[in-house]
Amino acid sequence: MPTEPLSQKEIEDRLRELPGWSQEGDRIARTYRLPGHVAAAALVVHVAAIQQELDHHSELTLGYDTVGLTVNTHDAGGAITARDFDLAARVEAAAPAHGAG
Ligand SMILES: C[C@H](O)[C@H](O)[C@H]1CNC2=NC(N)=NC(=O)C2=N1
Repeated sequence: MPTEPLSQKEIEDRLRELPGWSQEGDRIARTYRLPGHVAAAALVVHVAAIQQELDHHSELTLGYDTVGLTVNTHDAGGAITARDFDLAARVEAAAPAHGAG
């Protein structure tokens, strides 16, 4: 998977395909609200498995009933790359089964 930094236009174009995700500085970010704390923790474990599979890791934050992710690509000097969006898309696909909103 390429790790070339995406242009600001490419980032904005890709974010339009990922409702709920936004750019926060040099990262993309999303917060999911879950039906409760254990459901939120279960999503964290699922995201961790996806991250291991992709070998691409976000900063994951577990709240009372929320899961926050922020991510960029270390191998690209902390730039936003296609790998970040691949991870975001995989998490978007996984989150609804956990009751995430
Ligand atoms: C050695 C290992 O494959 C690399 O360090 C992987 C691990 N997870 C990663 N995660 C993120 N966010 N960016 C990376 O560049 C990255 N690289």
